[in-house]
Amino acid sequence: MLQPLYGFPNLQLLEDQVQCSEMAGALSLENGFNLSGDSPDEPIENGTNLFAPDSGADMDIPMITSKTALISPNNEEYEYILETIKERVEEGQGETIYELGTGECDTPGLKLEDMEASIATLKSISETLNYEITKLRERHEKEGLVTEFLLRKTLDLQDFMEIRVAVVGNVDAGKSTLLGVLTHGDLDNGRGLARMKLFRHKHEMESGRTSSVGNDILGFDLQGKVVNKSEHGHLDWVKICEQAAKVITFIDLAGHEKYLKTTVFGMTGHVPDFAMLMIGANMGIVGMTKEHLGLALALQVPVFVVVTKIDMCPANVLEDTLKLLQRILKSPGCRKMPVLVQNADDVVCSATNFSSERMCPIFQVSNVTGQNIDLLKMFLNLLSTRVKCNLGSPPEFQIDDTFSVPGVGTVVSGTLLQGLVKLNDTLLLGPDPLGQFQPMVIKSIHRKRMPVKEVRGGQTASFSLKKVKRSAIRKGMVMVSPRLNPQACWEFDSEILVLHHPTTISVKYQAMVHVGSVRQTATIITMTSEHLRTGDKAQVRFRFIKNPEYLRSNMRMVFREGRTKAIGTITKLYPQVRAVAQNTRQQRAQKKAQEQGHPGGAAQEPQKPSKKRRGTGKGGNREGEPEDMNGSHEEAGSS
Ligand SMILES: Nc1nc2c(ncn2[C@@H]2O[C@H](COP(=O)(O)OP(=O)(O)OP(=O)(O)O)[C@@H](O)[C@H]2O)c(=O)[nH]1
Repeated sequence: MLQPLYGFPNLQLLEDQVQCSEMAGALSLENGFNLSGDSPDEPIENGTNLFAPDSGADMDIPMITSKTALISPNNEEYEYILETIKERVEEGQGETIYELGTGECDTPGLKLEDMEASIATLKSISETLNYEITKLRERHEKEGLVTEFLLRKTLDLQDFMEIRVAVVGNVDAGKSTLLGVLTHGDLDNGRGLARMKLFRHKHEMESGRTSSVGNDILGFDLQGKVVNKSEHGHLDWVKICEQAAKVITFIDLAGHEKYLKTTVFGMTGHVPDFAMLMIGANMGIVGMTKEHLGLALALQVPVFVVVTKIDMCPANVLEDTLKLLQRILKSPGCRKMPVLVQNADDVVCSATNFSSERMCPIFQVSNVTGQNIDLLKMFLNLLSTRVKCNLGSPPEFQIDDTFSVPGVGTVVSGTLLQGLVKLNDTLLLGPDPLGQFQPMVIKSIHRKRMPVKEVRGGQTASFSLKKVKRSAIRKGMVMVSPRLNPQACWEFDSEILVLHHPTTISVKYQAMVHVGSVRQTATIITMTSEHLRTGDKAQVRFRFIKNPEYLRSNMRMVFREGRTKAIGTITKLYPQVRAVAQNTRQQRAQKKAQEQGHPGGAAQEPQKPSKKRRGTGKGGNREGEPEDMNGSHEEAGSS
C-alpha cells in the first residue's frame, strides 16, 4: 500500500491543487529509429515540382496545417510557411521542433518522395532564415513516413538560449557526481572522483567572481553537441557561452533535510524551468526524495527523474525502485505519466511532450560506466524554456543573490521575469525597509560571467550597481521598470491548502513564506476558517514581520515551519507605502498645504510617514485600507 503522506506535502492532497494540463494525444514510445543527429542523407534539389502550383495554390488561405503543405508550396504558401516557422522559432526563443508528415486532420505519414520534397522545402526555409536544421527521428506510420527536425536559430556570439534545471534528491543520490560527469565529460570511479572535480570548480568559483546564479553549466552548440571542455579540471564559462546555442544551468540544491529552507528557496527564487529528481537505484525512494518531488509538484515545476548507480545495483533492487517510483508518480496525488526512457526515440518523444506537466520521463544512468548518459544529454539539449520573454512588457528583475566584487562593487544576480534590459537603462531597486524604491542605472550586465549588452525575459543575469552597499540589498528585492510604479506590501491574501500540520493553525500563527525570491516570516492575521488542519483550504491574510515586499498576484507560495507545510496562490495585494522615494519641492509644498488644512491635490497622494508615526507603529494603514492611504505601522516591524 502506498502511504498517502509523503514528507513535504501530502501528495494525496495535492490532487486538488495541481492542475495538470492534458497531454496532446496518447504517448506511444515504441522503439523507433536511430537518432542520427545528422541532416537527412540526400539533399533534395529545389526545383522540379517544389514550387509548382498544386490544388491548394488557388486557395486564399494556404493549407499549411495539412501534412502535404510542404511538398510543393507556391510562392505565397512558401512565404506563409516561412513566416509561421519564424514565429514558432521566435516563440521558442530560438528553436522549434518541426514535424513533417502529420497534419491537423490527416492520417499521419508521407510517401518517400513526398517526404523528400517536404524536407527540401524545410531546408530551403531554414537556409533563408539562417537556421541550423538537425534531423531528430523518423518513424513509419500507416500512410508512410513522419520525420522530426530541430530548427535552431544562429545567435550572436554573446547570445544563447537558457534553461534552468533544479537538481534535487536525497543525500548520496549522486547529484554532484552526475553534474561533474555531465559538465566535465569524465566518468566517475564510484568513489567520488567526478564529484571532487566539481568541488574544486566550485571552490574556484567562490574565490573568483561568483556573480552567477547557477552552480554548473552545460552548453550545446547548434547541432546539439556538448561544448564544455574542461582544461585541467577547470571550465571556462565565457568560452562555453560563446560556443553554445543553448546553456543548461543546473541549480544544485542540497539533499539534506537541514538545508530544506535553501532547497525551497532554490525552487521558488531561481525560477527553474524543470526539476531533475535524482534517486540512487540501490537506496531507492528514501529520505527527502518524496519531499522534493512534492515541492516541485506544489510549485508546478515539471519533473524528470534520473535513477543513478545502475552499475552497482542488483537487477531486482532496481526493478523494485522503478516500480515504486512509477506507483508514486501515478498515484492520485501526483497524477504523472511515468515514461521509462530507453532509447533516442523515447528521448525525442519525452522532450517534445515534456512541457506538459503531466509527463515524467525517467532515465536510468551510471556515472561510472556512462550508460545512458548520452540519452540524458540529448534530452537536456531538447528542453525548451517555460518562461515567456514578453519583450514588450516593462522589465521585472527578481534578485536572488548579492555579491561584493573587488574592483566592481555591489553585484546583484537574479532572473529577468519579463521585458528587456539594456546597458544604461534605469530601473527601480527596492523595496527598502520603508517600502521605497531607488532609481539605479545598469552599468554592466553579465550572463554566466560573460559581459553582454542586454538581457531578455526568462534569462538570468548579474548587474553591477554603483553607489549601493551590498548590505542595503536583500534577496527578494526587485529591480523593475519605473513604468510599473512598483508598490511594496506588508500584507497579502492567499488561498492556501494545508498539506501538513500536527495540530491546528489559528490566527497569529507564524511561519516562513517563500514566494519568488522572497523568504520571510509572516503572521496569519485573518482567515476564513477559525482553525485549519491538514487538508483544509482557506483564504488567509498574511503580514510580513520584518520588511515589506514586492509581490504579484497569482504567484505560487510555500508556507512552512518545521513539519508544517502549506501551499497557496496569492490572490490580493495590499500595497501600503509610496513606492518611489521622492521628496520633490512640489510634494513638500503639497504636504505643507495639507498640514495647514489645505488638502488641494495632495489629499490623494500617498505620503511618507512622519518620523514620529514611523517610530510608534500606530495609526497607520490597516488591513483593507486603500493604496493611497499612508502606512506607518509596518515600519515598526522593520525597525
Ligand atoms: N557506482 C556508482 N557510484 C556512484 C554513481 N553516482 C555516484 N556514485 C558515488 O556515490 C557517492 C555519492 O555521490 P554524490 O554525487 O556525492 O551524491 P550527492 O547526491 O551529491 O550527495 P549530497 O551532495 O551529499 O547531497 C560518491 O562516492 C560517488 O562516487 C554511479 O552511477 N555508480
